[in-house]
Amino acid sequence: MNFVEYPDRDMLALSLADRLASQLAQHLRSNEQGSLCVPGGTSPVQVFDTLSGSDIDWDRVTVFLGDERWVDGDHKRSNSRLLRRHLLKDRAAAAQYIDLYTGDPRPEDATEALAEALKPHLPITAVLLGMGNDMHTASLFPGADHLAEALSPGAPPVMAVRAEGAAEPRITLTRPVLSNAIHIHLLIMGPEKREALERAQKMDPIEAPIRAFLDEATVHWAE
Ligand SMILES: O=C(O)[C@H](O)[C@@H](O)[C@H](O)[C@H](O)COP(=O)(O)O
Repeated sequence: MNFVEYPDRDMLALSLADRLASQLAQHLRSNEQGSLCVPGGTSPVQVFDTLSGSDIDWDRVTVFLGDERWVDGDHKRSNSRLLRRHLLKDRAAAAQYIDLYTGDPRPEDATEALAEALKPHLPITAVLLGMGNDMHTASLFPGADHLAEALSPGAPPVMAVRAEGAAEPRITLTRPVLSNAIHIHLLIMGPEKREALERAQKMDPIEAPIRAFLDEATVHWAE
């Protein structure tokens, strides 16, 4: 694990957005298409605002979330809503977006079609992960139903999730598809998350799902 500590959150956002943009741009130099997978939640807003103005060939980039809450796109808990407001604007408005929320009644109804839609965009060029204080990432929550399957090497790329720590049913990308990304970044802020990360390093992914990605990840932290 590579741990980068920033003097403040502004520096973190600028530098991480720059890093993601450079990795995408470099990939697009030798590939027709690239993909960017991002988290929802609250932490990445500033990174998104900065990244959306990056001067890269966004029309050759496909963006999707690592997980989504099963709510309408205009619901205040929708991660897609967050993305439309903060990332898929300015220059990044030219990116192709795969919405994980399909409008099906249950996330289970959408997993196969989403796996097909994502397939041409794998491996992911760059994935940005978030983490909760309970050490979940994407919607891989400790204690979630089917967590062992979602963490296994043979997991389908997309799974439905129900968990106590999640307010609503979710859909999530699973360990193999996330951990196969060419570049893996984790964004965390504040002392509580730093402590949770330190705990996670000594735990098993079934109790601390973020652990599954730490060996390959660059962690970006600011107070
Ligand atoms: O939809 C979600 O909730 C996420 O994608 C989730 O994995 C998130 O990244 C963490 O819960 C951190 O969330 P915060 O940034 O809000 O702390």
